[in-house]
Amino acid sequence: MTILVLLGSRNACCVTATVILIKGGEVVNHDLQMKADVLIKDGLIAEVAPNIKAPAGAKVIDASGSYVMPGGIDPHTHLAMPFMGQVACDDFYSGQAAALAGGTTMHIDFALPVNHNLLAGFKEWQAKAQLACADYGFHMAVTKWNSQVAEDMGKLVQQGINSFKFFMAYKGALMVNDEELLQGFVRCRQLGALPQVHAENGEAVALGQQLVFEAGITGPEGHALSRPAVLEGEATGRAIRLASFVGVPLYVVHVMSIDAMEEVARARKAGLPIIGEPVASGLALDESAMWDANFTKAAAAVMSPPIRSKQHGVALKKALAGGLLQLVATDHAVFNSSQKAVGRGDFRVIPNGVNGLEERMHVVWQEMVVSGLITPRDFVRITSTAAAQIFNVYPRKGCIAPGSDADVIVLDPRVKHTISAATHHSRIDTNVYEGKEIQGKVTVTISRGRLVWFEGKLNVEPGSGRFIPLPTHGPLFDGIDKAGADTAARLVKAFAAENGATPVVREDAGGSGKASKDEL
Ligand SMILES: NC(=O)NCCC(=O)O
Ligand SMILES: [Zn+2]
Ligand SMILES: [Zn+2]
Repeated sequence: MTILVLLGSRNACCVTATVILIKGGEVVNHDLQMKADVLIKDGLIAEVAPNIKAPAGAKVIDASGSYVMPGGIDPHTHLAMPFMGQVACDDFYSGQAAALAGGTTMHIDFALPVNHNLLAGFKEWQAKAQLACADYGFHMAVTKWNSQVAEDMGKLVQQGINSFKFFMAYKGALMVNDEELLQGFVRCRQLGALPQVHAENGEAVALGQQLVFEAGITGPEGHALSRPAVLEGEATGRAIRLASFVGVPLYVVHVMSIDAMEEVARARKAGLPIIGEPVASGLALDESAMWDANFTKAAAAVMSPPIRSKQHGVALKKALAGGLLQLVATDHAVFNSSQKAVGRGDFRVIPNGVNGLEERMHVVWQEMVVSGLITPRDFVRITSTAAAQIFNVYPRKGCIAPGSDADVIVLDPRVKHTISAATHHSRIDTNVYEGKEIQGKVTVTISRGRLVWFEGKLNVEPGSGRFIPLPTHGPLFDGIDKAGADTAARLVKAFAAENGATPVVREDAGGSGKASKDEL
């Protein structure tokens, strides 16, 4: 069937108000599931109730036997990213079209500074996003520390960026040292912005790469060998401890190993506001592809931190099911085979990154729900609601309720399909999930009231996507003093609490500027 109605967006060529009624499905939110109809008007959810009568002219979608859920939110993507001498081959149009075909209606992309200049990076990403056909937000990376960076972070939060990423790896490129990390954490705390870390010990990774390469291992398997899980665990633990010292929440991106997951879990058990984000590839795949004799296949699986052995994926899934990890992303950063081929003969220069934007919802459904580890409600939480909450855009996103944006998917658990590069919508010419069978399929995607994926067809327009500003001081900052980052005052309080004393602020330090323990 041809879709005749392509609808309503401020930027799109045609601005047509529309009404969609989804009938007879099982509506699933993270906290409640019920049989109900969903009425969509003017880009918003208007009503959720049993037996809604179709308004005149409404498009009615039969969802009987299917789940009706909030569209997925992928909190970690890299569209059109210049990286390791290449530019990721999915731009904001192709990447987002692929996302919509797989049931993801919003993503948060990592803007990179240009020559360490954050505002220039923001501008560049705004230009890239002119092609957008879905909703998106931005994180901003911080790759150096100075007063200009601090000032620009302040400007960016005014423009809807509420998270800043620090790379602890990629020495000589994006990596920051501990001093820069600490300064960045302090600034994030002042701003109520969430710091994020790519946690691998970059110095040790550089040494590992050199040693492995010098030992004559030059193929993609060298990638797996040179940056073992212990380096991820070390950096994760270090970042968590530094964040706790500064008193700021922390979001650890792409948790790929038991080592890193256990650091996150330990911190959370101690009550620290730490978020651990595994990615679909880390849950569903293992490192064996990197050992494949076919270079193209092996290089396609190269990402950092590396996809680990099976036991890591099993543990990550259990941690996710048990609430020790909070949400699933993709780290979608795609380089086609000719781009990956620059690393033939030297694994150190294979552009890092794998696909997932289109596959994440299906992979997580298969690995977590079909396998019996979690319920459909948990699925909604880890693929949508948690991201909306963490990045402070809930319940506008991540929820099917009156007033929320009409980002809705219909997932039919009866439909079986197989993932393949031959049928996916991304521009990449390989697929790390090639041949993976999935029981359940997103048959309908509605993005802000527009029917963009229906009966196996995409109906999208470049330029119709919208930037979603993300406000600071999200729920992770609850209980954290908004006034600023007075680390010294906190240290005095913490010392006093640990030593069973009451903190007293001494007016006159006798000119010495020292505190005496008795006065605490
Ligand atoms: N993860 C990866 O291999 N590529 C994208 C950049 C990053 O997130 O580290
Ligand atoms: Zn990373
Ligand atoms: Zn990434």
